[in-house]
Amino acid sequence: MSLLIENLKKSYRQPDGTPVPVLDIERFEMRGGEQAVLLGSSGCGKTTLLNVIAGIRSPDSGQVLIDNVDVSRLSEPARDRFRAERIGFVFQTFNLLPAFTALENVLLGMSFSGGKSDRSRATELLSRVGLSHRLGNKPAQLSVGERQRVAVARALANSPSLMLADEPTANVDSANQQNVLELIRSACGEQNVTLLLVTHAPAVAEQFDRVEKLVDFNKAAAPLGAAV
Ligand SMILES: Nc1ncnc2c1ncn2[C@@H]1O[C@H](COP(=O)(O)OP(=O)(O)OP(=O)(O)O)[C@@H](O)[C@H]1O
Repeated sequence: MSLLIENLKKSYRQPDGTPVPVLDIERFEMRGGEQAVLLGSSGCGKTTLLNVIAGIRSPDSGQVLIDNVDVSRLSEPARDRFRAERIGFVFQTFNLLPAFTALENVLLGMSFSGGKSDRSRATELLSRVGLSHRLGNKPAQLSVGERQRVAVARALANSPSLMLADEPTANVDSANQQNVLELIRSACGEQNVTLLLVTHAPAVAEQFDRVEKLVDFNKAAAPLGAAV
């Protein structure tokens, strides 16, 4: 799935109403199946960019074209459907449903996207992230790193065309960091999924051929960074 961002602007409002520009991106492009890492200091807008690409937040202006579809111009239900069917998202905060087990969270990821709940695929994904012994645990009964691995399995469950991963290895130990990373990269590689992955970890970044620093292509980042 190709991704093309053009003339994208996004700002937030401070409590006093003053706008704070966070994103000002003239052009950013990814080819279908490409895998890139996105680096940037804390607060420079990485999560905001992933949210805008996924249609979770709307840009103030500009376009995000995913396979030539401008997500921000879709109606809300169409945008939700597009996201559920085509985009896998590993959130920094995991967003697991607390009342459901690890296995059910992955199965729900499949059913939201309109796909069939495939128990054996869900179980296989969870065992690939090293959680075959935790299928029946609810998020509160899992460690933070285990929750993150469930979130990775869920994001892969609907066979997305674009995978957005926000620090998916931040809370796992180094052995599991490599497992999680390899799972994401190999699953994306096998299915030609375009992958944009945010990380602060040099050991993760150095494994990617394409490494993008948000500050290099985001005109809003420089003055903000300079003010810190
Ligand atoms: N809902 C919001 N309202 C106002 N400001 C916000 C909001 N969300 C984020 N911000 C601000 O926008 C900037 C970018 O935030 P964002 O979460 O995109 O950064 P980030 O690069 O992902 O940071 P980190 O690496 O710490 O996760 C930050 O300065 C943040 O304080």
